[in-house]
Amino acid sequence: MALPSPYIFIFTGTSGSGRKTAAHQALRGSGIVHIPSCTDRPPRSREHPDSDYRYVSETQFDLMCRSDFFAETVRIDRYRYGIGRRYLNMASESGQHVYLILNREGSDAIREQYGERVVRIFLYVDKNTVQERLESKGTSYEVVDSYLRHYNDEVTYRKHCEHIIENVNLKETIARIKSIVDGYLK
Ligand SMILES: Nc1ncnc2c1ncn2[C@@H]1O[C@H](COP(=O)(O)OP(=O)(O)OP(=O)(O)O)[C@@H](O)[C@H]1O
Ligand SMILES: Nc1nc2c(ncn2[C@@H]2O[C@H](COP(=O)(O)O)[C@@H](O)[C@H]2O)c(=O)[nH]1
Repeated sequence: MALPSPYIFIFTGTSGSGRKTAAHQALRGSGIVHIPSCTDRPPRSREHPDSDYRYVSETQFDLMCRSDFFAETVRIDRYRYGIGRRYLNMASESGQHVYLILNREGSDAIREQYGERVVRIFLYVDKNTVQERLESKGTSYEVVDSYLRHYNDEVTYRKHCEHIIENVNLKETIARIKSIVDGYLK
């Protein structure tokens, strides 16, 4: 596959399907850079500031909205999330491929703004698997409940995405992601 370039790869899909794990492992060392989202939710245990998210206060998030900092924002339950327009534009100008991890509204918004340079890779697993995986790693009831409530809405987005992967076996998922991405970069 040839141009358009540079690409914006978006990992979307059902929450808890393994998007972060699979995307980071597949693209480590690839030269494709992760742009973390900003959020006004507090960090959860085992999250890494500046790697998973840029954590900001509610007031900071308000100010950033008012100064048109974001290319897109979304509110999910109690918290807001957004991607800084500046990072996307800097990457575009320097020819840098990037990847983002977004829900369906964010994926649509970025696709609308950046067109065919945006490649959406949809990861999912069935609802029971989401619950089992999260409970086995001690995720709070509040988070598991939120992911399961949003599941049906999120899973229907797959028909809009360029690629769909059921993340049953992590090694196979990583290999699929690498192969998809390589197809765009060669
Ligand atoms: N194929 C797999 N098999 C078993 N466990 C997996 C697999 N892929 C990811 N996991 C585990 O599932 C859990 C959720 O993964 P991860 O946090 O990457 O999901 P996510 O979709 O990014 O979630 P979020 O919606 O919280 O951003 C993690 O504990 C991860 O190690
Ligand atoms: N539209 C956007 N969605 C985002 C962004 N950053 C993360 N997300 C999605 O939010 C939910 C909840 O995430 P959690 O880490 O609090 O469980 C999940 O689907 C993320 O992919 C963003 O900047 N824009």
